[in-house]
Amino acid sequence: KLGMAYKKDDNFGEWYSEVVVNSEMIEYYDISGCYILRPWAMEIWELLKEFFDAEIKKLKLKPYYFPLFVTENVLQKEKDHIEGFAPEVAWVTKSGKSELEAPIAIRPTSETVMYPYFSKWIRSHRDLPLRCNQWCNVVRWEFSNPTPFIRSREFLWQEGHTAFATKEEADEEVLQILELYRRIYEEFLAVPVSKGRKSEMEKFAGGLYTTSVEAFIPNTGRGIQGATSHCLGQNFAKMFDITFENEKGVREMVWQNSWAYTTRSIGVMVMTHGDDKGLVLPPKVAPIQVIVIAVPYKDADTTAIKGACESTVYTLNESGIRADQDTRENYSPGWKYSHWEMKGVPLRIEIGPKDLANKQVRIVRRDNGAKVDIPVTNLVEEVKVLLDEIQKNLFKTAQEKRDACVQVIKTWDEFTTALNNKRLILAPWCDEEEVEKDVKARTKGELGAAKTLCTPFEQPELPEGTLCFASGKQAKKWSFWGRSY
Ligand SMILES: O=C1CCCN[C@@H]1CCCn1cnc2cc(F)c(F)cc2c1=O
Ligand SMILES: [Mg+2]
Repeated sequence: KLGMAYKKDDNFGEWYSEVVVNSEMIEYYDISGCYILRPWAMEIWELLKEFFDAEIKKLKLKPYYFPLFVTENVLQKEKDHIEGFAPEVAWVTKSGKSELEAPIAIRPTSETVMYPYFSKWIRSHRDLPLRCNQWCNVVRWEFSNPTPFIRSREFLWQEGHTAFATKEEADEEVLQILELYRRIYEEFLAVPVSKGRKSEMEKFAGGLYTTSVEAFIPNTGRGIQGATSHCLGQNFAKMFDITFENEKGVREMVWQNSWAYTTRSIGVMVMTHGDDKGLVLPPKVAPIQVIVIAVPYKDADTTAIKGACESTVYTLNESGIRADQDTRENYSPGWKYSHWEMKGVPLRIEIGPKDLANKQVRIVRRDNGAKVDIPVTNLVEEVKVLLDEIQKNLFKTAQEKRDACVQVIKTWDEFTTALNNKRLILAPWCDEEEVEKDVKARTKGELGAAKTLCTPFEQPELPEGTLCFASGKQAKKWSFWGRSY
């Protein structure tokens, strides 16, 4: 399929669905909210996993795999963490024709699967810290509009679950992991995010506090949670009796964290960088960074051109660049240009008779369309420079666009105007949950209510006497507000 039927700025939802399909990342599936992840998506997931897994191994995380299934009574062990989520839980009730004695839940997250065993494995301070990570799928039978990568009933993630003897150790790890999530978004996906703390209302109810990296989609004016790192305090230790004998022989409860990022991160990247020609991939996560395309000319030496393409691909691969060539005889060069632009490949190399004669190649950038002729002798160096420039350019452009959407407001009228202008709102807030609830109630509508996205760690100056935009009380902090996914 060539060319896009929808334009990003005219019909974002349709544009997005078309991009993920035409770029061969996603195939729609006959169960609503479920999608097939094709190689072009899975290879990106694997590149992110390669980075993150190596980094958490440096933090001494150990790989585990826990069962997909959890019994009803264990899942419901922690009342207030589960009650709001009950409608999302998928249950197995039969095997073959016979009913199961008791329904079994499919994991929506693994606290209740893991923690009875943490209780068994942790006896002494010598068993701490316990650091467990698993890469798996989870199922949440959501009903709000399903969107590939962004909101699906099954998705892939990693979930880290750790236990420490002291709160200080837990607090430190929460931020170490959050920094890794920032790096995934900003250094690999070229997506700017804000690190911050969730409000009491938006945090994980079973935990002590929640931190997150928040992204923003200018086209829809919606914030989106990129990844989350919770300190659970001792809440789950109390519930699941996870205690240890400290050095003085005194029994204490452990301090726990849990943290995750998901395949949603790929969708955020698509939304951020895609354009009306299709996907635009940051080189760091491009499964193919350079695609080489022969431009045969009627009586030119096609064998020599093919040879030049082969050696170009070989030379680039030898230097650690992910290069490939499109040798399909049944497609024209022009068709191939559009196809690989649709797939978002950062660089295209064209080799025709003129290039051969001049011992050069023509390189075309996907991000800005720039064309440049490079001597074959400088090939690897020039390609590396270009890939690095594209990575930086994509991030800078996305950051400027996101920053242009930020609107600082002081009053309710300014807030509602900014909300209707699809802004990312930065507002002084009294940090009272009642007020947060009130804002939600006052902004309800078919586009969804406004909510707090996070209280950024980087706090602008809050002059004495600044009032909360919603309650008029003394403001305590600046928070990001907006509609969200
Ligand atoms: O967000 C994370 C990081 C990785 C481990 N889990 C935490 C908290 C998950 C919060 N959460 C999120 N969604 C849920 C959906 C459910 F159907 C359900 F039964 C439970 C939950 C639920 O606990
Ligand atoms: Mg949810």
